[in-house]
Amino acid sequence: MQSGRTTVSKFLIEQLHGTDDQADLAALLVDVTAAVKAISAMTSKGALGGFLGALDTQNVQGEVQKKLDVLSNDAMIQACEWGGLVAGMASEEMDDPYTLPKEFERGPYMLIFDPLDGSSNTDVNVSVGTIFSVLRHTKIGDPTVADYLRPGVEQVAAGYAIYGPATMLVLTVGKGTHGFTLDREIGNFILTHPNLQIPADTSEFAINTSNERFWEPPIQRYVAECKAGKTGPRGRDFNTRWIASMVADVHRILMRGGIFMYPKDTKDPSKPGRLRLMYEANPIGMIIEQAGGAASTGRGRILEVQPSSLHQRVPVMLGSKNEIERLERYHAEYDRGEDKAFESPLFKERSLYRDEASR
Ligand SMILES: O=P(O)(O)OC[C@H]1O[C@](O)(COP(=O)(O)O)[C@@H](O)[C@@H]1O
Ligand SMILES: [Mg+2]
Ligand SMILES: [Mg+2]
Repeated sequence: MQSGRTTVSKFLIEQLHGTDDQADLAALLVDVTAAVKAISAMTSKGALGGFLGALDTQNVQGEVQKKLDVLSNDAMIQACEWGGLVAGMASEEMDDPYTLPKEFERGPYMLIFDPLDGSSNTDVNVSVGTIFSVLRHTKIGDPTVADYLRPGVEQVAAGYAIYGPATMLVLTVGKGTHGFTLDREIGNFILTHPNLQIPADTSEFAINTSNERFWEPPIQRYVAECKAGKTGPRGRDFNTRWIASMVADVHRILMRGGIFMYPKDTKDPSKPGRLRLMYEANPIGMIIEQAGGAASTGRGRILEVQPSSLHQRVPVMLGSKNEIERLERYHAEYDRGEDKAFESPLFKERSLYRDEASR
């Protein structure tokens, strides 16, 4: 290895030195990197690997599983089940938590993951990722579903991998957010982006605007004001991006600021949002907060939501702090009946909420 380069394992040992988690947590995260390298190898082969396309199966949320969803799930389990570091694992792709085979030693952590985030993008060769969250398991015996239902503030580590032009790993053990790049020639992650910081202000937002008519008024107000640009109440132009891989949208925000929103909507009233709390919103929320950003449901901090089920969904707004605070203020004003935005000429005269066809 070239001198002066910090590998992820060396970095973790240094960060965790003197803590209760010293050796075990670093070892578990190194196991996660082994899975990430395997998933990176599969995704980068594209059509040549024979891994693209859908299966006949659905996951617990009724979503059609891609071959790569299942293979990535298997890669995470195989890399992390035998090392004596986890007590159990839970994933987007498994209805119930995974119980380790009898012969494997149980460890002090529970690992929860979205093995392939944005998997609809695999067939079109757009960046996807893996998201993971680590909680402590303090009880005797294999964890039950109830044991997994811990709020995000209790995470001891969280992170994601992004499979883009370069494969990167971004993680936190509660001491800042740090980025590593996979050096394929040596097969190791090297620290390339220490102490990532999200600027507090931004003029870039990410949201799936096809859902606009289903949003709550505070989100409609925020987006309409951004779209009005220089001529609206914000007095400056905004830019939009939507990759449809949360990991890729979040990665951009960590690199240059911005906000990401997947609010609750009325499209399917049975779902309080699109994204899942335990393996999407919580780990990404911790990463964002550790980089100086904010992560909110619009009505409170994501990391303080008490989970009620493993695959629970939650509204998500995260990124540059001042914009997230503004969104929380718009929600509070709306909930108190004080939101006068809809009486403003911006909405009455310009009808920013109406689609083109109805004008
Ligand atoms: O289909 P939409 O509305 O663009 O949703 C995209 C969102 O869904 C997700 O793909 C959900 O992740 P999965 O692929 O793990 O189900 C997010 O990554 C992304 O932000
Ligand atoms: Mg996902
Ligand atoms: Mg997924």
